[in-house]
This record gives sequence, C-alpha cells and structure tokens, in this order.
Amino acid sequence: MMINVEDLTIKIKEKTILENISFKVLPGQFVGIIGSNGSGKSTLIKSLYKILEPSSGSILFNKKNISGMSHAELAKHVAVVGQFNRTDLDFSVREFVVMGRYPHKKRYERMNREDYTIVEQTLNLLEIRDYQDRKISSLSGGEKQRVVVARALTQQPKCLILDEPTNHLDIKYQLQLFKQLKKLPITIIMSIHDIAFAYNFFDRILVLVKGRLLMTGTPEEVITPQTIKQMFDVNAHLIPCESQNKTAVIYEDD
Ligand SMILES: Nc1ncnc2c1ncn2[C@@H]1O[C@H](COP(=O)(O)OP(=O)(O)OP(=O)(O)O)[C@@H](O)[C@H]1O
Repeated sequence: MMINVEDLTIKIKEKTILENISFKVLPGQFVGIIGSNGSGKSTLIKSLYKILEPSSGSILFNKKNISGMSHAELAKHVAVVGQFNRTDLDFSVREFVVMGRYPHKKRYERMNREDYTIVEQTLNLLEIRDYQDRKISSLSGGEKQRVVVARALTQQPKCLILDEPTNHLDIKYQLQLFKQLKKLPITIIMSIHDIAFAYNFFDRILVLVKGRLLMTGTPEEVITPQTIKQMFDVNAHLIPCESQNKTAVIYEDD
C-alpha cells in the first residue's frame, strides 16, 4: 500500500501537536518514526488510523483519502498495534487472535478453513501456541504484546501500523519481531525509541522534532550524531560491527 501524507497539521484544543507534515511511503517499505518524548510520534500514528482527524492536510492510502473511509473499511487494509491495547478482556489468546479475521467477514459469516489456517500460522510465527488457551489477562506484558501483534498479522493487512511495539519485549523477541516484520511484503510504519534498532532494520526513517518533520531518508542518511543531538540533546557515537553487518550506538553520559 502506498501512503501519502500531505501538509498534515493536528491541533488538539488549539495546541498545534503536528505541523505541516508531508511524506510518502512506498508499497512494501518498512518505515520507522523516531523522535524525543512528546515530539508527536503517537499523534502521527493515531492520525494514520483515524483516531485523530487532521485539522488540515490529508492522508491518502493508495491515493484514497482516509477521511472518507469508515473504520470498518480501513480495517480490511490496515492493522494497528497501539500503545494501550485492551488486553484485560476475558478472552483466551486463541479467541483474541481469531478476531483478526473479523474485518474480512460479513455479519454472521462463519470462519472457514482458510481463516483457521491463517490463525494457526500466526500462532506458530509468534510462538504463542503453547498458551493459546490461557486468558489474555493472565499473560505477562511481553506475552500479551506478542498476542496483540499476532491478532494484527491475522488480519493480513496491506499496511501495519505499530506504536512502540517492542516496549514489553525482551531482546530475543524484539529481534524476532523485527526480523519477522522485515520479511513481510507489506507496508509497515512503526514508532520506536531504540535508535540502534531503527538504524539496523528500517528501510526509511522519519525524524520528528517538536511536532515537525526534521528529515526523512535511509537510516544512514538520517541517524547521525548531529540528528541524535538535535532529537535528544545527547552526544552519540555510531560504531559499525562488521561481523554482524550492524551498527551500535553509544551515548556519552556527560
Ligand atoms: N489529547 C491531548 N491533549 C493535549 N495534549 C496532547 C494530547 N495528546 C497529545 N498531546 C501532546 O502532544 C505532544 C505529542 O504527544 P505524542 O504522544 O504524540 O508524543 P510522542 O512522540 O509519542 O511521545 P512519547 O515518546 O513520550 O510517547 C505532547 O506534548 C503531548 O503532551
């Protein structure tokens, strides 16, 4: 799915939270949004799935303005992993993941074999099969987070939007999630705080500073000691690790 954000401004109670944001995401790109606390990452993410309406400007999915789309229509194409998903509900893990198929079903239409195959595949992919019969409310933070991601993938969206999905995950599952998402042939937009993960995994990065888009580009173009200083007022060093083909980020503490 192609996404065009054009001159997006979001005001909440007269306060400008995002100002004149414009960018384009090509089909299949894995895009990260980085920026300091309060820079507007969640606000941008929420506007992409219509929790917040633009004060001005527009958001187009495949050239169609989402302001004219219902949430039900949007859910056929876009899945969301927000920061505060309701996971206190009394469903089992499996029941919750199955719900990812609902946007594709007509009212009273039954789940078919293909739906259940997709559910099984996702339970396996996220390694949550072992506790599929447990209540979600009984899971740890990281286990819940993988269940929420599983439901989003079961939706088989053309675009996946995630707001800091690695918050509760240990290193193994952070890496696993990034590797799995990178393999998916869909458009993915994710906000994240971890600059090293951003540097090593995304195709493109959007840098937000105080509600404005400071720059967009490849990780190498936008993550530099200068931009880290601008975002966080911290001095940083980028250290390449050739054997892993990755780059580490070290922060000065004075
Ligand atoms: N409903 C609201 N009413 C007033 N101000 C709001 C509201 N929602 C967000 N803001 C403000 O907008 C700014 C951007 O918030 P947002 O949550 O988008 O930032 P963020 O980059 O996701 O931050 P963090 O990294 O801390 O999660 C903040 O100053 C926040 O206090």
